[in-house]
Amino acid sequence: MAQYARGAAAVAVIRLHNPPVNALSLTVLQALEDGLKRADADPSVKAVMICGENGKFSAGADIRGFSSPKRHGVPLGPIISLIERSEKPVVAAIEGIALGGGLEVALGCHYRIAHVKAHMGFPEVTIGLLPGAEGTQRLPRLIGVPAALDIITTGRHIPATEALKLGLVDEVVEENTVEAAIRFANKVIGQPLGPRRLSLKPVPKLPNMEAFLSEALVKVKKQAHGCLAPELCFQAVKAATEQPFADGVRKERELFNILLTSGQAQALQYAFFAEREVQKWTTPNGASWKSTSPQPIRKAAVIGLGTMGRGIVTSLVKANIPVVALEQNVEYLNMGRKAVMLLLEREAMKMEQGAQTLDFHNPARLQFTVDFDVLHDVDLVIEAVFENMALKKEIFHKLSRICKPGAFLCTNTSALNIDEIASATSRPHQVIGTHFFSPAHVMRLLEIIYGHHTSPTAIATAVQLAKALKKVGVVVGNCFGFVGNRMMFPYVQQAVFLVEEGSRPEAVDQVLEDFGFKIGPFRMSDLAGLDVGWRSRKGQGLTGASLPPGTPARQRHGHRYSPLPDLLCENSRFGQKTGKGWYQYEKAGGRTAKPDPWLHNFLAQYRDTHHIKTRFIDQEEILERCLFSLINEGFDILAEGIAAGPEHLDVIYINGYGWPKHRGGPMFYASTIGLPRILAKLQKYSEAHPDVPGLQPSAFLKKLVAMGNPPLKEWMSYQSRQSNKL
Ligand SMILES: CCCCCCCC/C=C\C=C\CC(=O)SCCNC(=O)CCNC(=O)[C@H](O)C(C)(C)COP(=O)(O)OP(=O)(O)OC[C@H]1O[C@@H](n2cnc3c(N)ncnc32)[C@H](O)[C@@H]1OP(=O)(O)O
Repeated sequence: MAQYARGAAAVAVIRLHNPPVNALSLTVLQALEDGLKRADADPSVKAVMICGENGKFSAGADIRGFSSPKRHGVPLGPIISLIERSEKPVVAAIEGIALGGGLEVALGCHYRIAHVKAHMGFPEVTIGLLPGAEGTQRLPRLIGVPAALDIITTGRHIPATEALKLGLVDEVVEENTVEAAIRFANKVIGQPLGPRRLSLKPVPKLPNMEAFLSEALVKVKKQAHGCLAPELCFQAVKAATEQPFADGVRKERELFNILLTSGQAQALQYAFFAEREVQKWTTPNGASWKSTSPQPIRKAAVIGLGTMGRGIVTSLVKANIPVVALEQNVEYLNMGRKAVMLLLEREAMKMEQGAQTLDFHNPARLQFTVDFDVLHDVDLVIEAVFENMALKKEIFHKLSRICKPGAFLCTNTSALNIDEIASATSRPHQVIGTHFFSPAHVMRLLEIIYGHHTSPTAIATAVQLAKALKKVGVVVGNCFGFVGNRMMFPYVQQAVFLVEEGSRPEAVDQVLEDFGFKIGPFRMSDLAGLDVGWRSRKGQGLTGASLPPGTPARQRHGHRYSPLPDLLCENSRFGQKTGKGWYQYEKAGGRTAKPDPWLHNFLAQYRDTHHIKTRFIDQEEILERCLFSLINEGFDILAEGIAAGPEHLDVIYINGYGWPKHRGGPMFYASTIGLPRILAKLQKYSEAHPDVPGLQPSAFLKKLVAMGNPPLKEWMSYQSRQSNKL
């Protein structure tokens, strides 16, 4: 709803009220319209002020309404016109946030006053839409085409200070925004409103508008990775430069409707709510976010200053958490310190552009040491040494002796058993896995892994830490590879098998990049380093000296195995770092992947050696074998209770593995394809490759199909808990 009241003197106050973010539901919109009409009809009212309850203007349209069966189009535009046409000045008092439809309401007002800490933006593009209530037509008229295009096509939130510079708001105040807006409204009573009505203003001209727009379109398309909304946002703003306001609005509506009914908008809105859903963590034994409070983290430590440790330290400093960074010797410490300082300097520069500062030269905020005893007073330690169980256990044993009793001990691992690491300590309930993704100061995902003994408080504290680091923390159970990497194994395995059978790395990557992945599996392996997997396979006895003599080259434990990645490593092809891997690069450390004739020859010889008849593999088979095997593993993970729901898997894949967000995550994608089709395809491929367990349909998938392909929201009600795979 919206509350109507009288402010000081002749100003009517309309307060949007719909906790927690004053989303514009139909009820709110109706109340807003009623308030405007009431103010208009009351001769004693000379001006109107619109604000939001609880220090927030509005987060825009109620997103749930877009997927409601009773969707009623876009009723906001006419209300905004009503505001703008008012003969009494209307002032917006923007506190907290004015996003989407909320900002469109503010743009309909004749004046905008913002609190210095407020943020504004058009995030519609991030949920597959465009500002559909005339925002694409008003914003360019107010702040010009380049700034409007940037805000509308990226969805970024801009701070009030930037909004003031752009001319988006008229005044920024440090306190009492609502009172300041009422005072302002009193001052402007009687002033002409024509120049304040944005729909009547021309779009500011650019000397080279056409050239500017063509360049902007190229940039928008490049960043969209197959997502439709950015380009349609662009088209709507372009319409503002070419057509009168009313025609531009018609175009905006037409484009909005295309997006609204697109599968992409549904996927992106699902992803929005999935991200919020996973914050409400639960575990199979009944622990949950509702009944558990996190412990405060006043000081943290990071052990190991390799690539991961450096990123983690940077993240902690950015989150204003004092950090002790520890290395095993002075040489490594100095190297790590130099690298961390470089990262922090870069981050500080970025933050300065947004008028923020980063304090990292103060030893009370960031301390480097080789002395474990310095960790005696930290609240939480993140161990980030390389993936070696013996080394990790040794460190955890030491930590449990040195750290204060309440300290939480986190391990940054991508696959190792949390319970085994915890067994080296005297406090397994305070041990938890925190799987960061590289580069750790950039990637949003934090996989949080609870072990058998991990306490709910440790989970809540890790979730809180993720929030403080501005990451999405997803709580999952303990199994080899956890969720993300476990689903990745069959995907990468299929990619390699496809290359064995006749495809090429660049062909497989192309299909998956066309699907929307930021990077295909082979480019990804080259980036991560082929030696990482090689070391792990040697550790598992799948290759190297511990492989029993006489083991068939392409078989392990009775299942199909491809030695191709091992052979590349034996040829010192570790990927980008050595300048050669599945591709060739301009130099060691180079980034531009080029197909490599050496590799093509090598593959031909390999197939000859192993009597593999090269065959043509079409795009459909590449896509289905890679994606459906990944999804299939996802169903096993759900069946085992490793993740509380499909949303968890989707949030992990979108934020940690470059899955295209406009496809909603692998499990959402599966629901749009239809589970019966996925099952049928897996059955077909597993018949053709009976020695590949990853293609054998999951029992849980079969069950869901037998239950009539229920919607994703209902899947977990069919899950009966099985034991995990550790
Ligand atoms: C029937 C037809 C529909 C009605 C028609 C209306 C008219 C349409 C005309 C114009 C179209 C305009 C397009 C839009 O305005 S689309 C919406 C654009 N806005 C957004 O995308 C903002 C999304 N929200 C956020 O970015 C954040 O939530 C933020 C507001 C910044 C707050 O962040 P934070 O403090 O971290 O809190 P949470 O994200 O956890 O949010 C708290 C809870 O509020 C729910 N929420 C947030 N925004 C919306 C929203 N716009 N609609 C519905 N619900 C929203 C969020 O899910 C959290 O809920 P819960 O606690 O249950 O998890």
